[in-house]
Amino acid sequence: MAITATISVPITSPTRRTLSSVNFFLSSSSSSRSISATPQRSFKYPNSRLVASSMKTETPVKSTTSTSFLHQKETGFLHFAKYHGLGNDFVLIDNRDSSEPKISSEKAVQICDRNFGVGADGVIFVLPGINGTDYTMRIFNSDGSEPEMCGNGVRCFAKFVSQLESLHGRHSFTIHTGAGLIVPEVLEGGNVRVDMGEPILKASDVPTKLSPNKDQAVVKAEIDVDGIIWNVTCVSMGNPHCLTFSNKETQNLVVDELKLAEIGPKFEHHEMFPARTNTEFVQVLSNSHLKMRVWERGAGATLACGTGACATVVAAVLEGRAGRNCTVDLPGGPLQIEWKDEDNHVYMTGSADLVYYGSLPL
Ligand SMILES: N[C@@H](CCC[C@H](N)C(=O)O)C(=O)O
Repeated sequence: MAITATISVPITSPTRRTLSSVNFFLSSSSSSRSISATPQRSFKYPNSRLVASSMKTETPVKSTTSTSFLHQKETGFLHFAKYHGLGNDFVLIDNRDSSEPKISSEKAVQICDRNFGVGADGVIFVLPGINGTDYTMRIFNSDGSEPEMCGNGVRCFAKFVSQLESLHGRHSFTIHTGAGLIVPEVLEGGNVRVDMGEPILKASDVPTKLSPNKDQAVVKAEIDVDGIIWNVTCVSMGNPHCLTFSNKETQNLVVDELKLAEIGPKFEHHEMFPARTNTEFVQVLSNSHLKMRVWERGAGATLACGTGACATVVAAVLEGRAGRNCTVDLPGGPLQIEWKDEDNHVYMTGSADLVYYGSLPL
């Protein structure tokens, strides 16, 4: 199905401007061009993941800068912002006026199509908060399935909300997700630090059918994937992750050598993962430096995965391969991940950037 889009591209400045119906422009220059570019829900909200915010918040500064594009209400169009977190890209929709997503999962699949749509790894909705939170986040993967959480997506969500609410300086808010309460903090300079809550290790909650150890966790367990025995650790950050550092043939994976598109889907749909799984292939560079490639449930090979990077550090600690504070290099760039001993929470810090604003006919 054809989708016509109107987009507005900020290059060096996030200044918003109103668009005409067919033109988009580069906000850092006077150039102007026209373009024409031609989803199941089954999660619960485990209370165990409701976390208390421990973050200090400075009073955010409200800007008087025009946000006219973001506040466009022209009917018949879906106004959106395209963001990415290290190349993991999303269409963000201001859905604060309704508790149901403005578009269906089927429409999200069309929008995510990289040839016939906008092109994205997922569509994210900023909904009114529930259970006392400031906002609710929901997301459709590019295949239309609805995951519980998205780490890169929540950083993009935080930056988008900052723009919608014209907030500047250091600030923080609370977000209700399918993985419980998530607390991002936008830092001076624009990076976002997120309290991702506690990892879930109990096998039946990940969920995985692999045999757990005496602590109910799956750590360095063996799994046969298409005739190769892999050693895996399973972690949920609200969504399921299977982490591997080695297989019977290779004790330390060299992740650039992997045929991700061949092996990724075999993990994703393996019978040991009843809710499918995200899979992270990890190479240890040092005690505080890991390199990871990901095959995402519902989205395939992506350039980065925030929940995956968090799960990677948890698995590395559980397997005794790295310390609790690591840089995780992803194809799209690095994330700083800390699994804190004090509160058992995982903290993720990284970038999130606006690419452009756009409008689609509904
Ligand atoms: N890219 C995301 C994870 C998105 C959800 C995932 N595909 C799933 O189905 O669990 C991240 O940055 O965490």
